Amino acid sequence: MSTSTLDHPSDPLAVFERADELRDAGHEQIVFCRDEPTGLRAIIAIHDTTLGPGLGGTRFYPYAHESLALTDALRLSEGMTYKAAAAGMPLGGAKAVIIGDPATVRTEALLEAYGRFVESLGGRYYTAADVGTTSADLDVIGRTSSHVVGRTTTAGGSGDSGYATALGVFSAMQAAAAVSWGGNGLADKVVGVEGVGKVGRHLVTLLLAVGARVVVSDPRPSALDDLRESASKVQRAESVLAERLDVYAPCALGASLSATTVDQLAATVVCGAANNQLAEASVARQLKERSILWVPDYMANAGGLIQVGGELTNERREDVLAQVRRIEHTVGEVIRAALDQDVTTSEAARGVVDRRLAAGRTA
Ligand SMILES: NC(=O)c1ccc[n+]([C@@H]2O[C@H](COP(=O)([O-])OP(=O)(O)OC[C@H]3O[C@@H](n4cnc5c(N)ncnc54)[C@H](O)[C@@H]3O)[C@@H](O)[C@H]2O)c1
Repeated sequence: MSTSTLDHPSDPLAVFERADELRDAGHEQIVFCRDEPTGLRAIIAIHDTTLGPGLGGTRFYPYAHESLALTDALRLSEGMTYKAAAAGMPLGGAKAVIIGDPATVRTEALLEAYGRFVESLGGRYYTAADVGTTSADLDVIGRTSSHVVGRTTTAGGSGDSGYATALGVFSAMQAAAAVSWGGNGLADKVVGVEGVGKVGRHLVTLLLAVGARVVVSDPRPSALDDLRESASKVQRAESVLAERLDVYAPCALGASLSATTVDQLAATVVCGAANNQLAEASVARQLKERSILWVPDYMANAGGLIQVGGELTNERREDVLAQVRRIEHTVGEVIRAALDQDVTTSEAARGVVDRRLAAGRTA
């Protein structure tokens, strides 16, 4: 008899073997969603709703197996709790993943079925866009759920959050630059932007406007075309990580900061949009030991959350962008706390988050 579906790791989910991990992650609720007619398989992870309803995007991704999808949902939803708390938003942390390649399995029926699961949570979870989903997908999900933000502006949403996220990263980078180089900030500094997609391309424009020298890398053949008039003003590299930089801005996928890459990194500041930039938590200490100032990802990239969260309270666009710019102040405080207390920026940021969550629990 074959035991391939019983023995970990060949068991694709092995959820009982992961019971300790699930308990340690401290999630409030994990929902496994399956809809046979449409082939939907999704996981919604609600991490913490102390400060408000859980809000986080839906990632649509061809995970090699379901266990990886669960790991992603757990990590990303926990990160959303920290992001909302650090940004001072009245929101909790949650995230969802749909398993499959959106290019081949995305149908309107599947998205509508997913929306019914979101709706069944009664507002404990609000969804938004993430890797593999767009505002147009959210319009479809919005047919079966009212707990959707980030729909197209035509459908009444605030649309793509790439610019707000880039403005937040830029504001965070200015705070780090002020500490590192004083008055002139980012002028004449070499900034390596890894990934010029929906966020990176706006970040490039903001950087060029303050006189930074920008190097970009992106394996996508049309990436430079997307930069439009900025394209002629940037230098292209195979990998910005291998360049001599003042600032490294990871704006592609997570986990680009590992023991190996940090060992070789030639930069004074790291500040970018990618979620979960540290391959392991210990890398935060390694960055500090190498005197590289790392802006915690969930602080730098909160602009998108501020935009879509603002839909729930009907914020005006200018007020949303003003709040995004305040990331500069929050990040500056965390950097100064880290320096004063001789701790990593990761530890200093966690201090802010833990204090806000503790205050929420006693309120
Ligand atoms: N869009 C938002 O509002 C938002 C908010 C918070 C966090 N983020 C995070 O920021 C990152 C970028 O988001 P996005 O919306 O711009 O995504 P995107 O998919 O539009 O762009 C990512 C870009 O990175 C490129 N890329 C992939 N692998 C690369 C590599 N190894 N080196 C260089 N480039 C590479 C891709 O070709 C693509 O152009 C993601 O990690 C996302 O989770 C985005």
